[in-house]
Amino acid sequence: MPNFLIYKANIIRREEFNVTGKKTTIQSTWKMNIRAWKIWWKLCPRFFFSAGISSMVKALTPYVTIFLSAQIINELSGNQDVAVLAKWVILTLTYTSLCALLNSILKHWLNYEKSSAQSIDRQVYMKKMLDLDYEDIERQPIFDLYSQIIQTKYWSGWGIYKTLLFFEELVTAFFQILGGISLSVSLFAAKVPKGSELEPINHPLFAVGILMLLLLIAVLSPICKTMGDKYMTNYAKEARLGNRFFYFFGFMSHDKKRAADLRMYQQQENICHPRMAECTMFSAHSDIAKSAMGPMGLLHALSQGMSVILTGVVYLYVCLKAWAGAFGVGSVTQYIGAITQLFGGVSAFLTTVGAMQSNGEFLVSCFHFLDIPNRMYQGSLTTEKRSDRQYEVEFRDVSFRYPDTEQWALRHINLKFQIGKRLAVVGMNGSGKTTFIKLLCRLYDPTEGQIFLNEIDIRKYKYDDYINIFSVVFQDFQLLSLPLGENVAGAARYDSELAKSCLKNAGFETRFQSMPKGLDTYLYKDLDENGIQISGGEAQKIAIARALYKDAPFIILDEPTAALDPVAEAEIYSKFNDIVTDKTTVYISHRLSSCKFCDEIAVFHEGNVVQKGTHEELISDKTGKYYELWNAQAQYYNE
Ligand SMILES: Nc1ncnc2c1ncn2[C@@H]1O[C@H](COP(=O)(O)OP(=O)(O)OP(=O)(O)O)[C@@H](O)[C@H]1O
Repeated sequence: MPNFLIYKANIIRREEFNVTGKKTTIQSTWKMNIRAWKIWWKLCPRFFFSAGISSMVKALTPYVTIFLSAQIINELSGNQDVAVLAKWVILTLTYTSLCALLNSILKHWLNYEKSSAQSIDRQVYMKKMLDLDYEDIERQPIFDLYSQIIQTKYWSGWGIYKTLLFFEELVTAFFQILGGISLSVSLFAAKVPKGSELEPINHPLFAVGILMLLLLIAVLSPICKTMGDKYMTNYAKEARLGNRFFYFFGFMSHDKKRAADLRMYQQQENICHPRMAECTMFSAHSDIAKSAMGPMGLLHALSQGMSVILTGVVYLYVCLKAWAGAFGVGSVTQYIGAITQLFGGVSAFLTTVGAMQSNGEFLVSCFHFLDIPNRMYQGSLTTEKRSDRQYEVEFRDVSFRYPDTEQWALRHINLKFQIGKRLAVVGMNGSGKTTFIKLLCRLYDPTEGQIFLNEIDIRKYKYDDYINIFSVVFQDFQLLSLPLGENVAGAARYDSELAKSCLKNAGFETRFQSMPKGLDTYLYKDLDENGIQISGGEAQKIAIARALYKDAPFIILDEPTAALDPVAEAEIYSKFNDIVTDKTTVYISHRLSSCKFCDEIAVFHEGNVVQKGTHEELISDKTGKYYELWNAQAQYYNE
């Protein structure tokens, strides 16, 4: 099987979790639209006023023009009274200019509200992402669902935002129908004079027949359009794969981090081009292109054709009545205009209802995502604010499995942190060290067992309160493309002196002195062309400074010196006591010699804590894991 197909198969298997494609009933579609409108009403109520007013004015404007034009023609073909004619002409001109002005003001207002709503739309998802439990962010089905929502939004505009456009379209159609009815009712009441050879068309059944015919055409046209659009909607699922594919391979060359690999391994030529060539999803031979040339194009053409037929029937009926003497020539303009608008409104209404039905599938995904519950228990206790930093944390028989996995990452961990002491966590790759830290910081809850803070289960504390007692430097920490000071403080306003002293303690002083703008220097160039590029080690020092600035009772450093040069590393160790002061410290490192100064060392192996003690105690056990690791490293350094 070609590689590309394997990739496709993987994605499709993941679609088991995909809710797109689930059939929605008319009732459930309306319920979802109403729910979406309620959300929008809370977020941007002004949109509804602007859409309501501008749609009404936009829909009714043509009718008044139709009515006024009819009066002018009637006068021209009738009495030809100059004063009356002048009155209608002036009224028409004044009305047309005022309407043009009003419509343009209202359109401007509506566009403004629409663009505000568009940015709010993004914020709704952003807020949900931030509110999700951490473990859910890492879950592939949830990531798939989210990326599908975003891609569909950009691919075809479907989703929650679309419901606002439906509201606008429905209001427009409603007033269009209302205006049409009021101007065309008299058409059906107007009688052909007795004795005319066309007198049979006065029969009420004839009017009913014409009405039915017009209604049928007005209904068929949107049905054809909706059926045609369905091809596009169905293709959205496949397009999701195509979009991911194009985004990944198409934008690889835009990624600065990949620039070196791309060149060294000629990835653009060897990987991107062949992959892109394999993907025919958006080419002229794609399914969507074929259906555009075939059934989709045919259905859209039929829909257009129906509109033409509708206009033809209207002309025929109105002209027949006028020819037989039922009304004057001015009324011909009025009736043709009004009826065409009226049934245009009916078609527009049904087209919108059809589009709402198609959008229903995507709303299911949107609400499915927005309704993901927070399963992590949120306690209500506040953590004591203790100046003596007497926070005692204990793991009691804690075991943990990552969501959707069978393998235990941690098993039966019993560990008590001694207040103000330094605990080193060592072990081979994959032994569970980072997982242990993630549980400590409550990014995950234990699958079994409990973690206690001052003898109370950590789940009973308010989440934000609890995580505030930790300063962490994760292995994969991220800095922001913002000024250095803001990065250290994690806030836009901060104590400059404290930020400088933290940078100094983290070994960043020499580099800091070479920065003319000091704390105001932007990191990286994403937001400021004068931003500085920093090395991996420099970034690590800034991340340590950030942890120090937070000044939490616990400081956790996951491989804190991995990217530091020997001088910087020695500098950090020499003043480690000054850096961590009386904080309880957890220190993860692969470099065992750097753990010697810790009060206790916990050795992790295959998810278990297999040894605990000081360096001297552990090294004296020649059968232990620590001795084995120490020797392996010492041997390596001695060679
Ligand atoms: N998000 C995750 N989902 C599923 N399994 C995971 C996840 N993160 C880690 N694991 C698995 O859990 C185990 C422990 O990983 P962990 O990252 O805690 O190890 P570690 O000791 O910190 O390793 P290293 O020294 O390489 O950083 C590993 O088998 C890893 O594959």
